[in-house]
Amino acid sequence: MQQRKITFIGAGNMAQAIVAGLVSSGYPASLITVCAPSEHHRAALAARYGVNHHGDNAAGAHDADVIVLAVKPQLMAEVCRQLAATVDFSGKLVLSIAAGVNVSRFYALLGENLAIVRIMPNTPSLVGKGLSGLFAPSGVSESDRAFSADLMCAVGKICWVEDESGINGVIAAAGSAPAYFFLFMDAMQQQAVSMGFDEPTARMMVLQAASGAAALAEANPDQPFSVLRQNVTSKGGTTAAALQVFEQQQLNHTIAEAMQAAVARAEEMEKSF
Ligand SMILES: NC(=O)C1=CN([C@@H]2O[C@H](COP(=O)(O)OP(=O)(O)OC[C@H]3O[C@@H](n4cnc5c(N)ncnc54)[C@H](O)[C@@H]3O)[C@@H](O)[C@H]2O)C=CC1
Ligand SMILES: O=C(O)[C@@H]1CCC=N1
Repeated sequence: MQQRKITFIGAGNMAQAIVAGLVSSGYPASLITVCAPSEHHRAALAARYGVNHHGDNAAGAHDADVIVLAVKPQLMAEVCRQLAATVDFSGKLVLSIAAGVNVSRFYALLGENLAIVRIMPNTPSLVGKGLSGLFAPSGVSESDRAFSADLMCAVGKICWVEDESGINGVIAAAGSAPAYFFLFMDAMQQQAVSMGFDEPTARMMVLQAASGAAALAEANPDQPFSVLRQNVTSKGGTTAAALQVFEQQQLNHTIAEAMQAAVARAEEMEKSF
């Protein structure tokens, strides 16, 4: 992978996940800078991963080759305006990981000739198990595309989307998705505790079932999830009884509605931020 100076603007959950994955995959920490107003946030990251840190975004971004915009969407316009006032973006690659902020918005904020790639990662990047969707507008060079892909491959798997709207699909299917699984796992743990297990045992059972199911699916790439599900489901047995409840409660419909709500919110954010 090309080695470029990378500056993260924002030092929160997602910046940390990417920095952690990068450093543990061997990317030189000395080439990474994190910027955030909170001394506590950025110093914690610097101490943990050996990266540089700065309280002033523009100063931190000044000599960067790559600027990763990792602040909340509602702060993005203000942060970009401040950067644009002093930083020359020509020759720099900008990567935005924000939900709901379009490339056209970045052109308006940072200049029409901007080299920008939108990336939608997720928090499992922290442990090298991320999934990132990437979108590059037509003017972005092969070298910048390759760098963006390599960067996110360092923390998980990637997929490119042809149209920018595809990023919102990635949000629904992967960016927000760890939270869906945690919701499910939390509910299962609570029920296992209600059935008499102590919390650590309940957590271990749920976690092992979840990671075991994911590992089984990974080990059998040709088997649809529905077949793997059938393999657990004895006719007239316990799994069938449980699945019948999910079906009666129209779980599939609920999941579809939830994912559509994530897309709708991203579209709404595109109009607001
Ligand atoms: N958390 C997630 O699972 C995912 C988040 N994202 C996107 O990543 C972005 C960041 O989200 P999180 O890391 O979850 O948020 P967060 O709240 O954990 O982190 C935001 C960071 O921005 C910093 N910050 C605040 N004002 C700033 C300023 N003026 N200049 C520089 N830094 C400033 C904060 O100190 C904090 O370190 C968002 O745009 C979100 O849409 C994308 C995919 C997944
Ligand atoms: O909840 C959010 O808006 C961000 C984007 C995907 C995951 N977290």
